[in-house]
Amino acid sequence: MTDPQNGGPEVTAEGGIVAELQHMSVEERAEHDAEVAEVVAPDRDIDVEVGQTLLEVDDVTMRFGGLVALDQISFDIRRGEILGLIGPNGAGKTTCFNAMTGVYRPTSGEVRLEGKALGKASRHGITQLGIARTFQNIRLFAEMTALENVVVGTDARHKTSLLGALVRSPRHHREEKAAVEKAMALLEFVGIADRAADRAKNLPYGYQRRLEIARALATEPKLLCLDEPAAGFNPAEKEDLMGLIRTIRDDGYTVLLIEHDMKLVMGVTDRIVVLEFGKKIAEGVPAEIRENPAVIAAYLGVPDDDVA
Ligand SMILES: Nc1ncnc2c1ncn2[C@@H]1O[C@H](COP(=O)(O)OP(=O)(O)OP(=O)(O)O)[C@@H](O)[C@H]1O
Repeated sequence: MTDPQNGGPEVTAEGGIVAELQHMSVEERAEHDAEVAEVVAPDRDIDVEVGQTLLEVDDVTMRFGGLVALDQISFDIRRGEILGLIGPNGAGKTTCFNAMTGVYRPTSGEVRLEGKALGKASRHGITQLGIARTFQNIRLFAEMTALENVVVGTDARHKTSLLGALVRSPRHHREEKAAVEKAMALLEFVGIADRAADRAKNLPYGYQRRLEIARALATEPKLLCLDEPAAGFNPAEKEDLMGLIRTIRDDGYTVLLIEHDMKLVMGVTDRIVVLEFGKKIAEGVPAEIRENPAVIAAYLGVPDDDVA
């Protein structure tokens, strides 16, 4: 099944591409996945040195009036890893995320991406620099289709001027076409291409979560930040999502994952930073964190569902 327009697989909301994938051999599927990755992020430099420091949180303090939500927090995120940021409710995880993504400016301290301080960059500016995020509470354009939601995400990488867009210059036209192709490839990558034409509000909850991830990936981020992406999922859905997050990492992205389901975090992350009452109480590989007495104490009294 081939789309005569672009020579690629036919992309239909009726699941044409899904049916086609089911009939591919392992080799064909690998080749196809490589092509999808190329469409998804043609400009992404995947020859980065895995393990280099990508982002530094350096002595960050965040106060809200008298409350110290983050108290002199420092940690690094390395290229190509999945870093888990965990801690009991109210530990400061979301505040840390917000300080890294331009929602809050730290009261003191600094966040640096590739050595450059984020400083006063706006949220949009931070997306342009290469940090994308999803939210604990899903924030999609409810009336737009899944495909449109992802096309919007690609805007961060468009080069056409406003005037070019208004007069619909050839460059704008080309970018628009490329954006739709890329968005479709991303929907496929996260496993929801069969519902591309459905409005976001009509998608099942699990699809909405994946759609948020596709939209974040559309900005071609150097760092993808996921805020409790498995919230509200049953165990099987959580397992599926962790598989997707691993695939994203294997595809060359760096991922920061906030999650308070310990089991989930242990199974998917390369390293973990643990917060409690705004302080960093531990940092290490999952096996170390699991045995860490301060972490065990911090999680005492947390419902079994979150710890088991
Ligand atoms: N905008 C704000 N104004 C005042 N206090 C805030 C604000 N945002 C967060 N806080 C407080 O900062 C502390 C850390 O909250 P935060 O949401 O970062 O924790 P969390 O680890 O993400 O928790 P959860 O797992 O429940 O989402 C809490 O005491 C919270 O009430």
